[in-house]
Amino acid sequence: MLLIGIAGGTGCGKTTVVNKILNELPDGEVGVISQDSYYKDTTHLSYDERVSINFDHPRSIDFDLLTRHLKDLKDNKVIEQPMYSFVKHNRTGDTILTHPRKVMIVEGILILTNPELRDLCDIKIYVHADSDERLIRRLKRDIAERGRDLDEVLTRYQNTLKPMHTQFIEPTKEHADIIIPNNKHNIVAVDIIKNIIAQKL
Ligand SMILES: Nc1ncnc2c1ncn2[C@@H]1O[C@H](COP(=O)(O)OP(=O)(O)O)[C@@H](O)[C@H]1O
Ligand SMILES: Nc1ccn([C@@H]2O[C@H](COP(=O)(O)O)[C@@H](O)[C@H]2O)c(=O)n1
Repeated sequence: MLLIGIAGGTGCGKTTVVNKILNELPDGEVGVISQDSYYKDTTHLSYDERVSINFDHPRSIDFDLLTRHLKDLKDNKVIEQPMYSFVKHNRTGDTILTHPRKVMIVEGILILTNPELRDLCDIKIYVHADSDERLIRRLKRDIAERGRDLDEVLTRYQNTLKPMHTQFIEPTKEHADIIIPNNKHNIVAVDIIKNIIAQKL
């Protein structure tokens, strides 16, 4: 199995890049694991306590479960990937049966912060977009798709997202094999990754 890790700050376009890669490859050949599915289970907390979690700090992620699942997939085992709700700020309780594929992509803001996870990745990619561009995209997306309003996004941006990005996420660029500039849609970079995957398939 070829494991590709795709990191980069919120709104840089990780999910969009992954979808573009998937769209043009044969159905079912490439699997995706989202770091968001591995936010720690917070069922024991009240809704108000969950809202105040710092979701941009590495400790918010259940890296033990994530790395265990990636190792299982590498060992050709099926896993039950948790499902996550950005509206409830918690796992939904449902899981998606995820089968091992010749190529698996794991994507998320913090995946290159974890040394064990980095070592599991055969190719490490960092998607870069400027912070103003990312904030604009995040505002539009979170209001349209994640049940947020202007005040929620800006408050989270100032209080946790921006400082965590500077402290934990941006520095992981140095671990990347490939950095994709993504202020604009980068068709050439997506084509290069698609070709690497097509060779493996
Ligand atoms: N290169 C790009 N140019 C303009 N908008 C983009 C670009 N890449 C992604 N977007 C948009 O920005 C928003 C966030 O992108 P997304 O792929 O969800 O980012 P991430 O997964 O890194 O948080 C989405 O609404 C997406 O359509
Ligand atoms: N309940 C949550 C959990 C996470 N977030 C934010 O999601 C961002 C990571 O996801 P991307 O798709 O944008 O990479 C991260 O910046 C968290 O702040 C959230 O708002 N609510």
